[in-house]
Parts: sequence; structure tokens; C-alpha cells
Amino acid sequence: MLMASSDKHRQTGKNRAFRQSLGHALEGLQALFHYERNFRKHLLFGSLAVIAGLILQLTINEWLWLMLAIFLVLIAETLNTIVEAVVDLVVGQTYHELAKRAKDVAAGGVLLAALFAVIVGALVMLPALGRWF
Ligand SMILES: Nc1ncnc2c1ncn2[C@@H]1O[C@H](COP(=O)(O)OP(=O)(O)OP(=O)(O)O)[C@@H](O)[C@H]1O
Repeated sequence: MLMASSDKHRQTGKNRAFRQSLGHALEGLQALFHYERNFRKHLLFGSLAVIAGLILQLTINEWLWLMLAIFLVLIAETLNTIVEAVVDLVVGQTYHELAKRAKDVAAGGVLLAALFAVIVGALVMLPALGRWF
């Protein structure tokens, strides 16, 4: 369930300038961080992986895989949040089978991305740990 955020200017039309588009995109990231516990959790895991990568001195290829895995999870969280918001907007508190399917599928997408991140994490970190010791 998502919390509604207030739009100070109540804009419903198109953004007029790049700065305005960027501002709204940053507001979106702020909302993700503020309202989505799972997004914060994944951001924390991603940050820990980056710290581990710095300590283990990953190669450029290992960094690329790690960044792909981290951003994939965060983007999946973003899509999951969009689905939750739109479903809640459409059905509100009403139970609906399609609302359940949409939210469960969105959550499944996050799970797939998280599995990919665990696999990449293991494939990248284990050899790096081997080199470190
Ligand atoms: N309107 C609805 N109709 C039917 N099932 C729903 C509905 N809203 C939520 N659900 C079910 O409850 C689950 C949790 O929904 P909720 O909106 O609370 O997600 P959430 O806990 O915020 O998810 P996440 O853990 O991904 O942040 C959904 O995955 C779905 O199975």
C-alpha cells in the first residue's frame, strides 16, 4: 500500500523545461526512498556491495557486472512501486484478482532481479576474495 504524496503546484500538464523534468524525477527518487522500505533495504545492500568491491579492488569487468546487478534491482523496485501506485489508484481498498496479479507479478520481477544480484555477487566476490587472501 502506498502513501499519497502532495504536489505543491498541482501540475498535471507537460514539463516545460529540462530542469523541471529533472526536478520531478528527483522527487520520484525521494518518494521511493521515503515510502518504500524495500527500496531502502536494496540501496543499503547495494552500498555494502560497493564498499566490499572497493576493499577487494574489483576489476573493471567485475564492477560493470556489479553495477548492472545493483541498478537492475533498484529499477525493478521502481517498476514495482509504479504498479502498486497505479493499482491502488484504480481499485483503492477494493479486493480485485487482477490487482493481486499485477502486484504479485511486479513483486516477482523484483525477486528475479534480486536473484540475479545474488548470483552476480557470488560470481564476482568469491574470486575477488580468493585474490585478496
Ligand atoms: N487491491 C488488492 N486486491 C487484491 N490483492 C491485493 C490488493 N492490494 C494488495 N493485494 C495483495 O497484497 C500484497 C501486498 O500488497 P501491498 O500493496 O501492501 O504491497 P507492499 O506490501 O507495499 O509490497 P512490497 O512488499 O513490494 O512493497 C500484494 O502483493 C497482493 O498480493
